[in-house]
Amino acid sequence: MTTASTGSGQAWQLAVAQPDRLGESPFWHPRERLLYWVDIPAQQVRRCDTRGGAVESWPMPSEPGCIAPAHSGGLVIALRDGIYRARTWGGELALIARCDHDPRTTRFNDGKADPLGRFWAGTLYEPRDAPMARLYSVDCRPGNGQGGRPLVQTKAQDATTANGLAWSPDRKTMYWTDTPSHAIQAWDWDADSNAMTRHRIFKQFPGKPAGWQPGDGGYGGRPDGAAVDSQGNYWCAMYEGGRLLQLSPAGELLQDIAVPATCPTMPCFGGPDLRTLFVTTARDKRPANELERFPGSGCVFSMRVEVAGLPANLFAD
Ligand SMILES: O=C1O[C@H](CS(=O)(=O)O)[C@@H](O)[C@H](O)[C@H]1O
Repeated sequence: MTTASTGSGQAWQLAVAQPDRLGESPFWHPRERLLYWVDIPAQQVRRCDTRGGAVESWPMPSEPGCIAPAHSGGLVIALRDGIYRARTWGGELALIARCDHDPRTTRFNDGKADPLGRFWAGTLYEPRDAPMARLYSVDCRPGNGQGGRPLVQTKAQDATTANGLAWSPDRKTMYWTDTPSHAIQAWDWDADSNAMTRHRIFKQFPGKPAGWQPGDGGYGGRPDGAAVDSQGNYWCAMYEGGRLLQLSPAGELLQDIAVPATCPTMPCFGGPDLRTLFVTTARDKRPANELERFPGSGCVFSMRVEVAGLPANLFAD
């Protein structure tokens, strides 16, 4: 591992030196002790033993927006046109469910399993000129009231770029973001009924200044992927802000950590003690002067943190 300087005294390590075009959806596999993530435009699911192992890449037939580990082994994977199940690494992809989006204009983006094993995936409306993205939950549990057939529900809508999905340790609060709104939303969540109530803005960030260009100062970025630690703090990647924020359950800023890439996309907690924080980043479409300044853009970075994270939830079917 190589230490990457942020100029802020934070000790990031280069956890995976091979850059992604757009890394997303990292999780630490609790049984396999491997880091998994996706490179969306490269249409790859990747995994790696971050103690120096080689990166394994699994080509997908379309863009994988997000993935989660499954209780009975393998993965659930949101591809462009639907949610798929793979029982083994590199194995057959079986369609579980389609949602109601148009895959010509819309792909999946951020998602993960909830604490009871439903898979949640949000979409990204690629023209980015109308609020056509949604958030879905897909329940394939044998006791789902549908005889185990997938129960697909639209849980939020009127968005452009679904992101930031996470649950509090007591399973009573759910977080979600529509990235361009610069707002992190929260709901009271009932795990058993899957009901979301008391919708509120958990944290609002200032928008992008008019005419802002990468390299200009004065912009802190917009909320992207997130993870929650065991004390209920919400860790949020700030896309185009080059930083990762730790917010208390009340929304107070606890830490503002510079990342050695302008576009961090999503953090996750891993390592055997869940005290290593990994973050995926983006390289695609970034200007040359930014890539000169942050040559590791697109790589996965890691740092040790004080408070352990929550383990990845497992998809149940
Ligand atoms: O494609 C993506 O881009 C967005 C950033 S934005 O839509 O340009 O604001 C990022 O948040 C998202 O996670 C990623 O998949």
